[in-house]
Amino acid sequence: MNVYIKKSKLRNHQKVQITGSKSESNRLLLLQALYPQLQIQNLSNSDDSVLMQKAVSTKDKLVDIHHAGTAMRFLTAFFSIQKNREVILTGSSRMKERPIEILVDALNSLGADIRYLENEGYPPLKIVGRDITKNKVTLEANVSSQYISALLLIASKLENGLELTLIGEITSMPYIQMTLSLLREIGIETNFINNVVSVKPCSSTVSSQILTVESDWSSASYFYSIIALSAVGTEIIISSYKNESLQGDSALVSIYKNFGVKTTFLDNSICLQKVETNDKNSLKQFDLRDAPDIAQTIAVTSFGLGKECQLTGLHTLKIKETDRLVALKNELEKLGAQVTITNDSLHLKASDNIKQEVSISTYNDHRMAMAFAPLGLLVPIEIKNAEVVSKSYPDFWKDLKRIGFDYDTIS
Ligand SMILES: O=C(O)C1=C[C@@H](OP(=O)(O)O)[C@@H](O)[C@H](O)C1
Ligand SMILES: C=C(OP(=O)(O)O)C(=O)O
Repeated sequence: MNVYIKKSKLRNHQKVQITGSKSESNRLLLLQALYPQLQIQNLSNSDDSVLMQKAVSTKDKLVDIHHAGTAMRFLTAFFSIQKNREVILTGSSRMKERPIEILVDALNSLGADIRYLENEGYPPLKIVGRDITKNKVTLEANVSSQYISALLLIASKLENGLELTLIGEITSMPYIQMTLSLLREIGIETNFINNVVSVKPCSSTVSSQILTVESDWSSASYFYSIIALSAVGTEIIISSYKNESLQGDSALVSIYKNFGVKTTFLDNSICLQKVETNDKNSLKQFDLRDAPDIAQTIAVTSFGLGKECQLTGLHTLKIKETDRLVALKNELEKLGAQVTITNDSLHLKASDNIKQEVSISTYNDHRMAMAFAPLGLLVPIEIKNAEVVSKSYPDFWKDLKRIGFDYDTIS
């Protein structure tokens, strides 16, 4: 399905309800599988969370998690401690290109039994569940924080807990903090001192409790972009958000001040309002090592506003749903932008012109579709394979229509 967005105008004062954070949901689903007395509210309706939920409850031998990277990494750890069970864990063709060696090496060195079925270092995996009694491992922390979160999530179920020594510069740190915060919230003891993270064993039970997932800040980014590209005075309310978030992507609040978006925290929602900015300096510079998932949104917002932008800390982007650096460069250039990329950065020159009626390829990447859609406020634009959004935000197109986007779907 392609979506052809006619030049649209936002209806003012609309409200949008976004479901729970995919990252928090996937962590809590794993913890709930380990501690069934936990109950979860405002779970994400994303494909990735639906797949995660099925995977932790299935008795099947073959588990296919499609494009869900977080689920792939978390489930590798989860199945490695399911005693007397053998699982083949696989995913989409892109998943078979997303590295997992650091996690597999760490688990195997602790005593797990995980083998590669195709290419060394990549899914699919054959996992034979076992008791793990060793509790110390060192691993590289500069490739993906998901490996670290995966280990931390099962750690309390290991006989002797776990002590991870992290080497190299830690990437996507807020996601590790999110994992530790959720563990602490359910009563598990954790420590993070210098580069050593540890979790105490808690094999029996945690108290029964209801955990409410905050809505997804990465999904909120597309509304930040929409407001940034709208006229002064335009506002939208999105729920359910709180000031003290576990999600690193809540950095949007400060980042988008630079684009004239003011955030006001209401009871359980946020009001985004476009305000006048007095910035003479067009260059926008952000280090996104802590918030890689909002890089595409920010690059497209800068382009839409005709601002020069320099994004750094993007070294993880090339191993996500697609090589997001290359995808961004290709598609922004189709629209007339001038973009330079390195292994970990993107530079966009300021430009006044946006080409009309361009067809944007999405590379099986939900965030490509959602990041480019807000440009429909400025020019007619087509988003190819628009159904990809369901990986994290199945209601995205429906919500856009509600707030005033005018589009046709072409199957
Ligand atoms: O732990 C998580 O929930 C995630 C961690 C990040 O991955 P990396 O640590 O690989 O950057 C992020 O990009 C991903 O969307 C979700
Ligand atoms: C990178 C992402 O997800 P994952 O790694 O879980 O596939 C994402 O949602 O942007």
